[in-house]
Amino acid sequence: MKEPVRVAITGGAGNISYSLIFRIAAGDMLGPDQPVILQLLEIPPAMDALKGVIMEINDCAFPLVHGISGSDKPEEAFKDADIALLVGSKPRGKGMERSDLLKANGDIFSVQGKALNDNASKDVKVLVVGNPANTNALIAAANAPDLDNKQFTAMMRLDHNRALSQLAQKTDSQVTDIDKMIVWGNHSATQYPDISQATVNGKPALDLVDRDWYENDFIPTVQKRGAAIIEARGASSAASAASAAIDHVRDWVKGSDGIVSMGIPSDGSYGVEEGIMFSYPVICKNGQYEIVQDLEIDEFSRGRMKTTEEELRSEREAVAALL
Ligand SMILES: NC(=O)C1=CN([C@@H]2O[C@H](COP(=O)(O)OP(=O)(O)OC[C@H]3O[C@@H](n4cnc5c(N)ncnc54)[C@H](O)[C@@H]3O)[C@@H](O)[C@H]2O)C=CC1
Ligand SMILES: O=C([O-])CC(=O)C(=O)O
Repeated sequence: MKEPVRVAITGGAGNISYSLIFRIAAGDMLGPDQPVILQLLEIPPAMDALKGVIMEINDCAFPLVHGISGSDKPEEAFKDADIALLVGSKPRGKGMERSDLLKANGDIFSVQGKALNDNASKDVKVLVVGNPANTNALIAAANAPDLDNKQFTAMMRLDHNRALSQLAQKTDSQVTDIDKMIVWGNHSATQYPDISQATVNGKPALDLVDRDWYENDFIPTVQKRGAAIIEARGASSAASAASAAIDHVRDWVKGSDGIVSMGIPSDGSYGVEEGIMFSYPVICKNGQYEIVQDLEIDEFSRGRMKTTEEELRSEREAVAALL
């Protein structure tokens, strides 16, 4: 039997966690032979609800769960964590942009960045889900000086999966027929879901759809999908967000099948400002991700990438006091 992996999850009593924790416990994230110890963090008013979630996890008798704890102290929840999923934070409501949450949520990530720095495993892999995810990840990384900022990532996988699903439906294919989907930039309405590199069953995606659909239907649908879910459900996406978090961490730890999109600290690749948490096409191997280099970027793509980069730069300015 392998040694258990310690997985810390914040916002353990929230909506996303109610899907996420059970799937991790079932082995969907780290595999059916990998035991886990779940370390759940909540705020004091939600500790009763968290107790209920822990009771339910126990009641599932998951063979892979070798331990489970709940705490309202980040230093306890992050103790020796190998993986930290930072979900806990306020979601947006109807009519809001995710960046409207910066004030409400920014502080959470400076506190948790420090707590990860001081308590987590030195190799911890961190995924920030709480919105605005990219800039919250930047805040967390900046407050963890002893960790490599490459250990901090922001969730773009939901956008990536949304883009795969839209293109598969349009081309009457399966998501597994699609290669080289990319979502660049910010997890916001400026993100750039890019099919200019993508193929469907080996054929260039752009040859299979018309340009008008690409620019005026596909791109805005993916960009605004979160808001459309809030409009339809009255609450932000939860099960699909949990599923994307599992995909992101699974690929990071176990390797990806081709290109996936991850929000990571920019190293200046593709002319993007260094340091901001920008979504790039990456390939994961041996527990690391590498940016896919040397893709040809046309003028349309360059413009879209600039717009989303500028938004991330201005978000960074807005939280300068927390960095
Ligand atoms: N990056 C992405 O693709 C997506 C991000 N999200 C974001 O994920 C976040 C969580 O969403 P939901 O689970 O639906 O919200 P929710 O409101 O159902 O749950 C959030 C939980 O976090 C807890 N919490 C708040 N502050 C905390 C802190 N300092 N430490 C620990 N826990 C804390 C709350 O008590 C609550 O139980 C939101 O910010 C939402 O916008 C949602 C969908 C997709
Ligand atoms: O839109 C929201 O606020 C929740 C979210 O991030 C998403 O569904 O992509």
